[in-house]
Amino acid sequence: MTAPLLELRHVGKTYAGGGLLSRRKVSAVKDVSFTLAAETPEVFAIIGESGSGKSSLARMVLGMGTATEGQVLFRGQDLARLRGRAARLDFMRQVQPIFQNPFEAFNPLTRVDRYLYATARNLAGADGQPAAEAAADRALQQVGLSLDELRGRFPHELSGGQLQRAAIARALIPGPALLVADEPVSMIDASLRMTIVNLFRELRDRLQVSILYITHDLATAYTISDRIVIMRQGEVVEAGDARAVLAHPTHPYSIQLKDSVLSVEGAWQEEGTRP
Ligand SMILES: Nc1ncnc2c1ncn2[C@@H]1O[C@H](COP(=O)(O)OP(=O)(O)OP(=O)(O)O)[C@@H](O)[C@H]1O
Repeated sequence: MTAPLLELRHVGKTYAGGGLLSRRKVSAVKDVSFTLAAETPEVFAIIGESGSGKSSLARMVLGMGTATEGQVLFRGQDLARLRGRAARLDFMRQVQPIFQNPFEAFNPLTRVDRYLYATARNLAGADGQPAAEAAADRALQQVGLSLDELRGRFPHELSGGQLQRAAIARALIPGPALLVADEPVSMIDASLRMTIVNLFRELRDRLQVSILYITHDLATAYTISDRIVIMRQGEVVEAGDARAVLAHPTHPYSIQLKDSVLSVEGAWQEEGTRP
């Protein structure tokens, strides 16, 4: 039997809060379990307000923080037991991050195309500049850009939307199976948010890549996601098929969120911008 792409088993994360001498502990994530199948790529949203533990969860899935309880398994491999450079590189090829602020993800003094070439060489085996450029251009085409548009340009010479697309292209270069996108559109102009999140659905279908979409914004998550979990104070309070959860929310928090989605959808319909 094929191991799931990603499996969280009763995952918890507790931080020692309040400095070295303090005994105060912050329980950021509590007993979270879910599974993403290997065969069926999906957009899976983790929704919660600030402080609900979303970023702590994202960091554990990316192998950037270890679970203090439970296990995070990628293709059956416990990330806490990932050892050796080859295994880490293989994991990085398969699981790629997309961060909130593209202007922080790129050094302002480095041309954007250079990042793409470096990823092509380091993670996709591109041998020489022509191969790196070809890999960069292929990935940029997947997000509606091209190398010709980007060549030689610095981050500040691109719009936030273009730069976030470039960040997504960079993440696609190694041919990942999972993208972990932590609030990828919260710093993007509101008018461009939908086009960027819709891209996740297109990439799921075109490239068979799964997306863990982490957001506080129920409206975009509801629109693009196959399944959602709603977190509050580190715990999953609701989980399941996005439409089913929103049609029949049971937790007071999800009911409240649903009301906010309905008001956003109403606004979309009035503007005629509903995707
Ligand atoms: N390194 C850390 N040390 C101590 N406490 C932390 C640390 N990182 C996060 N926390 C705490 O854990 C809780 C969850 O934080 P986390 O960043 O995971 O939530 P979040 O839902 O992503 O919020 P936001 O959207 O504001 O980033 C918060 O109470 C936060 O203060």
